[in-house]
Amino acid sequence: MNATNDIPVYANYIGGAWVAAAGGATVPSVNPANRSVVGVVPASTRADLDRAVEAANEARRAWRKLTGAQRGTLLFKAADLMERRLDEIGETMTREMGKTFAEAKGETARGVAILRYYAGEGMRKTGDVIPATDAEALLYTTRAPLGVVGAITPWNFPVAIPIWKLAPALIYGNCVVWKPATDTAVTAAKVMECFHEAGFPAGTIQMVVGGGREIGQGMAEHPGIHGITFTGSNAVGKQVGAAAFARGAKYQLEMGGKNPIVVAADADLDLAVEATISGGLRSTGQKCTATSRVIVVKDAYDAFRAKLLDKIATLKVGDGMQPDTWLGPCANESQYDTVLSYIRQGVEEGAQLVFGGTKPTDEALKDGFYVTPAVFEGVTSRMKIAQEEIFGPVLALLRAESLEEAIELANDVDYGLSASLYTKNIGQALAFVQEIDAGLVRVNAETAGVELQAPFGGMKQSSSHSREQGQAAIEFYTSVKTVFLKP
Ligand SMILES: NC(=O)C1=CN([C@@H]2O[C@H](COP(=O)(O)OP(=O)(O)OC[C@H]3O[C@@H](n4cnc5c(N)ncnc54)[C@H](OP(=O)(O)O)[C@@H]3O)[C@@H](O)[C@H]2O)C=CC1
Ligand SMILES: O=C(O)CCC(=O)C(=O)O
Repeated sequence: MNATNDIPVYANYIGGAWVAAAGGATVPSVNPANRSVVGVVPASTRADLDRAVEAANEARRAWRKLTGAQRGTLLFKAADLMERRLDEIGETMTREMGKTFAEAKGETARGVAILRYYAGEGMRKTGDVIPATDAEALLYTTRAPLGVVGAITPWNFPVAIPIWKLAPALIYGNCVVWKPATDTAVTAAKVMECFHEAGFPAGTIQMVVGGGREIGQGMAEHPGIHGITFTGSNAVGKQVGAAAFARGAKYQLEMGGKNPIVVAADADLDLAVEATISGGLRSTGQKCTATSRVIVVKDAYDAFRAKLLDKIATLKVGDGMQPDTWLGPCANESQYDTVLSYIRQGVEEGAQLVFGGTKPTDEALKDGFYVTPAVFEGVTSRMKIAQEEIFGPVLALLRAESLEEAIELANDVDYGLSASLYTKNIGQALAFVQEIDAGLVRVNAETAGVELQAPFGGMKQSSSHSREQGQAAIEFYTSVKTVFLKP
């Protein structure tokens, strides 16, 4: 990192060294709370990507030859380094994408835990012994790394998502080329510094910062990259998947959600309100697992609505670095415009905006991408605000005649990432688990909140049907070899 006029300048990380983009171009990373510049980051080109892919391919044979335990030692070191820099990395995240400092520190701590989890995976079994038809033969499975993995990551979880891709890729013997979201490239550089200081061999992991079309698409098309893991929008994910498929590379896509919370007539309404607010509005609604549709069975509707509106009115919107802020700004201007445009569309479609959805009047917030949390009611399933991922602090209330109808409404979208039910009835809970189209089903818990040791991924259009995290990650980052061995 260098500094020009006190604004820090960051570089790519290729072949174990920090290097500026070959063309020298840079872009500012902007604080969404006030539009100040947090740092200047590279605007790389395909020449930079080629260098990174070459470095990874040069390193990969030596890296795969290490034992899992040796690779794990380095991941443990990176975890310790990141833990020591928790506050600094958390603050950078808040300044780059707006989530509150408490949430940002929590996410960084989660990154540390993920690193330690996968460091331990280096000591666990990677195959099975299977009875062979020949009594003298040994029939078993083992796993081979893919080679070079390309990771394309978004800005909404700038530490946790990259780490839940990088850590399993590395522990199972792959080298990595990582393209972080440009919006959070300063946070990414700090994560990368932890890997650098941990002493990973040169070429094991590279970070190339640049635009999605240039570097992201370039990675999907690059013959030197053997597997691509992506988290982001559906439109881009499908392009990435198509490009990888066209050249026979493995790919994994985690994309959007339109996640419902269903409130049954017998639900504990205080808990359901808390879960709706936390699941829907934390991180300013910018989680793929965020609650976006609130489907309430009619007998509970009025009481739930009243409690929800009371509670939402207490949430303080502001700069995520202020200790009393509950809801930070949208992460960038384009996201802000998208959210405001969905709020306008909701009104035009005939839903009633019963709370928020406006720019705050506080003079101190005038330069930031702030919007007050919005609640719509009278929403029907065909409306855009009930179908499309908004990725902002917008809740759509739908009223259902029965739990059966609530589940039908919950399933009436193209997505299937996460879903939650509030009920005290075990029978209803089991029926929900069985009927709901979602990769992550939560009963009496909010829609967001992923456990790092469990598989995570969606059904329908939310993913490429693969799973990340936990032991499930091994399925993407390795290929199974079936071995028949006879003396
Ligand atoms: N599932 C999730 O967790 C996320 C969902 N989203 C959804 O996507 C919407 C738009 O957000 P946005 O940031 O634009 O999401 P994108 O899908 O555009 O960005 C995600 C990542 O993909 C990169 N990228 C962008 N274009 C391409 C491309 N053509 N080929 C390969 N990679 C590319 C981005 O790079 P760069 O940023 O440098 O352009 C970033 O690293 C949000 O409103 C939300 O609905 C967004 C983020 C996360
Ligand atoms: O809910 C979470 O903790 C993770 C959400 C997530 O993966 C995402 O928003 O991309």
